[in-house]
Amino acid sequence: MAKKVTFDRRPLIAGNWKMNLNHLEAISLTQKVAISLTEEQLGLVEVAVIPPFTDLRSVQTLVDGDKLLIVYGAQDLSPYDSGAYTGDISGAMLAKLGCTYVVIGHSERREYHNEDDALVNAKVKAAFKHGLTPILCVGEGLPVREESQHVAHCTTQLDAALAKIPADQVKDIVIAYEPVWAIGTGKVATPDDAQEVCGAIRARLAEKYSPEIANGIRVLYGGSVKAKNVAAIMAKPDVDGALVGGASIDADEFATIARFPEHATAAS
Ligand SMILES: O=C(CO)COP(=O)(O)O
Repeated sequence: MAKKVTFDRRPLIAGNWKMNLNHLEAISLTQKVAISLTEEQLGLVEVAVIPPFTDLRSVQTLVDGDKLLIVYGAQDLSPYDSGAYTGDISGAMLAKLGCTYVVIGHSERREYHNEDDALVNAKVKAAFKHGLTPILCVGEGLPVREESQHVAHCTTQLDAALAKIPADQVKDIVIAYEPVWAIGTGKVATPDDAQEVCGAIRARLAEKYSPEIANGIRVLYGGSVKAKNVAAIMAKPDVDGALVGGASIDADEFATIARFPEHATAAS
């Protein structure tokens, strides 16, 4: 029998599909992932899919109709509540669609849409206002890492994103450390690299808020996470899950990632 695995915080494995899969493909993938995982596995590890906006209604109908034990979220939101913002989607709309999570400050939004720290902060506020849990992304590019400034870079992004966010909101946030050089490149950070920054993020949260609050917040790693490397990264004390890109649009691979506690017990 498998050994019982326990965690300080319930791990979160979230699949960021990015700009992939139409609503029919979304139904098929979500169904496949959900039926590949047992109730026990989904009790231990929280599993989320983060599809494009156009898929959310279909995913909601499926998850509600079949009472699936997985949750879902969006990849971005507007800092505004409603109005003349062509092309934008509000937190209220996402909440109405049953979203649990919303990714904020992903490096692809920072890079391709010029999102700065002030906008990221406004989006974090909008998410909390509408009852959504932000998955706040921070991470350094290669030049910053080469100058060994990665910890300072990430904690500075964290400080800016959390400006004027009170403790009773921040306690529910999820932070994702995603080194830009590891995203979609196959160059995964080592488990020690992930631990260094995830640990520094938790320490910074403890300083800004309190050790109790910091200990309750989940800090994920993202960047070329696959079934073959997830268990080693998850074995680190300050890594509480993974934000998975490319591997999340392959149902078998993603479900195998979500079963990482069993890889660990199998290896021990
Ligand atoms: O950006 C990511 C998740 O948000 C990571 O993407 P990859 O897993 O494809 O490297």
